[in-house]
Amino acid sequence: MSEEDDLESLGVKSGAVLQSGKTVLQSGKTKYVIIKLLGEGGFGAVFLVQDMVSRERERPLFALKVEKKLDHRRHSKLKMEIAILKAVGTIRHNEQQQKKDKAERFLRHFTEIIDRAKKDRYFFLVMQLVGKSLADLKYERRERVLSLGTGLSVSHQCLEAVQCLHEVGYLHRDLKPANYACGLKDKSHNIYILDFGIARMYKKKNDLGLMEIKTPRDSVLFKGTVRFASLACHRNVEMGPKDDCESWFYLLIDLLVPKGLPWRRENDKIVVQKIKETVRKSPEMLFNKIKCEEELTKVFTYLNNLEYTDSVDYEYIYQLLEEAGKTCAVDLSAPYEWEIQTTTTHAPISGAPGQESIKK
Ligand SMILES: Nc1ncnc2c1ncn2[C@@H]1O[C@H](COP(=O)(O)OP(=O)(O)OP(=O)(O)O)[C@@H](O)[C@H]1O
Repeated sequence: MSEEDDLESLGVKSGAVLQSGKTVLQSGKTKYVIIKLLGEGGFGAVFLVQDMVSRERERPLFALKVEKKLDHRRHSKLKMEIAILKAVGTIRHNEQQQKKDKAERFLRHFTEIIDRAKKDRYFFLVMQLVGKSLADLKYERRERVLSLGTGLSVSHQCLEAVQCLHEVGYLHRDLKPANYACGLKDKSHNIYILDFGIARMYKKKNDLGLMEIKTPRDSVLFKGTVRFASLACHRNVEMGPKDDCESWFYLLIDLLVPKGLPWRRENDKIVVQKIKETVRKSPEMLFNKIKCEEELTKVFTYLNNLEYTDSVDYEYIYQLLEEAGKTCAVDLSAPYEWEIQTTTTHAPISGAPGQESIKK
């Protein structure tokens, strides 16, 4: 039975009306009517919903993520999602006056929490609706890759989102094109990071009240998606910020290089690990003669030399992406391919062949 069938038995299905707990943006309780399913994953489903109580002429559309309560589930994925979006939201509001740039970065890459509620048998989170995922946008293209200009600029935004997440003390641990999406309407140039279901807090406050990186565990289970997982993840070693960046780098190759990642046809974790190890010694295998190979090799080499506790020099990587843009003679500030084409009115059901996450 799929997660959707399961939720259907709880009354969470198209046409159903769900009542909120307390609203964040407005006072009073709100009702949401479910319009359709947007996607489902390992632990729940995401629906397109409409606010039924709003007095606005055009009642706003949102995304509603539901998770069923299960006694044997140790960690609620939705709780983690809410914790992260709340942490990010705090920075967004606190920094607004003092550091506008920083606040804007957080605004640009994270969906806003609209509402949340706990019911007897499920929880839900209502959030800002975004558009197509990068996996879908890439899949729609003839060559199954983004243009160099769009791809490099989008990758820059994807890394900025990860940087924000690291700044609030969390690792994502499942970065892939399906977990990023473009915004809607006037936000179509923004790239949003989604799905914090297997995120982990990697920093905590010490006795002096200062944030410090947690002591690594001796061994960890594989979590994430085989195609995009870092080598440390394959080796069951504790992951740090550099591992999210390694996954981000595989995402960049997946978005940009026509033949894709060398291990794209493999599903076996061990086989994929072996190819990833080979690629570390021969990075040229990744690039398929792309023009900005030199700049991308520098990024890859830099990331491969980082350790668990190292901070990532994001500015260095952004600078190399800029140089890559110059080498490829593309304008990284130009509108994206989908901004030039017709505008999406709401998010589609995911169509690109996915890579399943391992979340248990
Ligand atoms: N805010 C949003 N607006 C529009 N679509 C969204 C939003 N959040 C998630 N989606 C879509 O819903 C689908 C499932 O989302 P998500 O990956 O967050 O859930 P999940 O249950 O954890 O999935 P998985 O287990 O596959 O990673 C995806 O297709 C995603 O693009």
